[in-house]
Amino acid sequence: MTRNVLIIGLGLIGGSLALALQKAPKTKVVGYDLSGKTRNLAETLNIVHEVVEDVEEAAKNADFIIFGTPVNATLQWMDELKHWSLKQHVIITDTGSTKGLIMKKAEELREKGITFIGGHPMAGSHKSGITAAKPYLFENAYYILTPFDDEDGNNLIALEQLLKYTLAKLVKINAEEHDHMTAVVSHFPHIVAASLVHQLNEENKRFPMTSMLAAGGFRDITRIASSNPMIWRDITLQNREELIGQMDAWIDEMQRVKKILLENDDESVEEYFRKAKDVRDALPISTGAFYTTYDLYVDIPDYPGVISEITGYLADENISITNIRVVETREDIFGILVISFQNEKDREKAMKCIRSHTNFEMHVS
Ligand SMILES: NC(=O)c1ccc[n+]([C@@H]2O[C@H](COP(=O)([O-])OP(=O)(O)OC[C@H]3O[C@@H](n4cnc5c(N)ncnc54)[C@H](O)[C@@H]3O)[C@@H](O)[C@H]2O)c1
Ligand SMILES: O=C(O)C(=O)CC1(C(=O)O)C=CC(O)C=C1
Repeated sequence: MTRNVLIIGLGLIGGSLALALQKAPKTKVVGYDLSGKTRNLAETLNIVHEVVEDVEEAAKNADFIIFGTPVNATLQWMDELKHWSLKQHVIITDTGSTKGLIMKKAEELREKGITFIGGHPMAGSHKSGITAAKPYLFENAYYILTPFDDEDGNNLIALEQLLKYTLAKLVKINAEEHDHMTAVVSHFPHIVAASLVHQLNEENKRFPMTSMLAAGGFRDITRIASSNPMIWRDITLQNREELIGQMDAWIDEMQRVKKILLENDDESVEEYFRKAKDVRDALPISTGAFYTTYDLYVDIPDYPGVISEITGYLADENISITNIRVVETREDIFGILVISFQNEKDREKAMKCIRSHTNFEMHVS
């Protein structure tokens, strides 16, 4: 029997999910997006098996309905679908970065006998839109589910059986815990990143060279400030109470740092950085257990064409790469080329391939 999946919202997350779920056996993935341009792209880029124009009609056949929409739009769709005629066993889920208000709205669906299990893949990017969608976006990432405490186990199993094709690690928590923890590791850092960019913008008015001096550190800590402002408006407002709590804690923390600076206390300042380094270095994100990217670092000499030479060797052996960038290049030192792969096997093949053509130093972390 074919499993019919309807995805509403085909941007970075909805599009990536659609691509991943097309790999599931006996599964038909249809999709809708508010934007006509995105619907056209979904068709030409084969993001879904079929693009639909009439969502309510498509929903009649769906076994799963997944929202890849901004979190406020998801709430609006949830209100609408209460009035649709749906399959009795349809399972509705979402991908939104917030869960409190969405699970509250889900109670209204529940009263009508409609199953809703909240979802949130903890992977993404500052890029948005369908052209940024990738089938392996969720591989090895945590994918949070927020079912009601007494959700029917069979519904959960059915959703897990579908989502396992994302190759993500599925975990279950409640909506309240979700919104607290994601405020700490995701939502508040987006506010901090944006605030640092605002601060640079102000400083730059007085010292116009400042932005030119922004190097790797500023780039790394502010990358997420380039995210879609509309997506982050909705997330921030839906999780505002948690965020105000995080902001109070941050202000206290800044006061603490200010105090040790005012005291000119070198031991406390060093201890401040040492403690942060110890905690950061022990995080799963640093050790690779949390979110694995298969990066290969290649020390390259600075001569024209060196990057296309290396990518050429990899292309000759059909080794596909997911990302490539150069870090820490200066005229007088070697550059480091960071090449990312989908999995360990590809990275090992690439190391062998590059070693057979060059004597460049390579390392994996
Ligand atoms: N960006 C991330 O890193 C990330 C990670 C995990 C989860 N999320 C969540 O995933 C969801 C989608 O985010 P994204 O990054 O894919 O955003 P996106 O901007 O890339 O895509 C959103 C898509 O939804 C469409 N859309 C907007 N309103 C709509 C509506 N009313 N009906 C149908 N389609 C509509 C847009 O046209 C767009 O194609 C959000 O809820 C977000 O919180 C984002
Ligand atoms: O990597 C990024 O650019 C992201 O912002 C991804 C990120 C995050 O880590 O904060 C953003 C929102 C989510 O809901 C999940 C993941």
